[in-house]
Amino acid sequence: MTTNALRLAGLTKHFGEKVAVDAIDLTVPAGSFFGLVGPNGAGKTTALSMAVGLLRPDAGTAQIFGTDVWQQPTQAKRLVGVLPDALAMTERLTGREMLTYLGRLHGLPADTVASRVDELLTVLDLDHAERTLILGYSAGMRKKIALASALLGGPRLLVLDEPFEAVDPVSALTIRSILRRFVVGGGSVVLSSHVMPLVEQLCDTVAVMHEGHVVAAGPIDEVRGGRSLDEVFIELVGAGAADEKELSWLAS
Ligand SMILES: Nc1ncnc2c1ncn2[C@@H]1O[C@H](COP(=O)(O)OP(=O)(O)OP(=O)(O)O)[C@@H](O)[C@H]1O
Repeated sequence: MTTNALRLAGLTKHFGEKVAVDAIDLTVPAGSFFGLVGPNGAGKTTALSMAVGLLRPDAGTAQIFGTDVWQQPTQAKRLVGVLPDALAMTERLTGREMLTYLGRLHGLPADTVASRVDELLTVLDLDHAERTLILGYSAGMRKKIALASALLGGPRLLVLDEPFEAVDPVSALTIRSILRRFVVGGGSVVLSSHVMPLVEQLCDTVAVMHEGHVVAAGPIDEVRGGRSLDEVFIELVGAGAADEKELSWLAS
């Protein structure tokens, strides 16, 4: 019986000359709330997409609860709910119709699907948009319906690429509490985010990616070493504030 929700070993992806993800190893123990952070272009989305079977790696392996994502995709995908970066959605269905369709694809009984969909739409405050096609959803509503899709099948692991992006503060609070409850109930979460205070609030374990590498990983208190995650992040990725001389034309 494995105790790792997710295990990446030597995972690599090139896009032409660019090495987007360079042989990364990452272990997410079962029951973790795991945060993946890194600057724009660090390789987070590419790594998470390979980890859940959305993007084929050039090398390396990804296992979900010990099941190889690329050797046994059907079994592995049953265990995971995914919120991808860019999700192609059935634009001409309402949220309820899309979730119902996905629920049936999961093989769930019709009455289970109906009650889960009802609950998800209410909890995520999408029930007021019953007649709106996904085509007419705002960015935040799209994020929430995508999250509902990830939760619908009752996964053991949630992999969420920037779940709070474009989401209003009230919905963000709801999502935080859903995710916390999920972890308390024995689930595991991996999320990527640029919002450091949120990662500090939610996550017990973090990894920092930079230029396709994992430059730090472990329990959040160890990675922070008594400082804020923001400070450690800036030190690790070497980001600098704009020089006073730069953009001198702006507001001059
Ligand atoms: N389909 C693609 N074709 C070519 N290059 C790509 C493709 N997808 C990603 N890349 C490149 O791979 C690198 C990693 O991108 P990725 O989207 O994984 O970064 P990220 O850490 O998720 O960034 P962000 O925080 O901005 O979302 C970047 O240099 C990006 O330009």
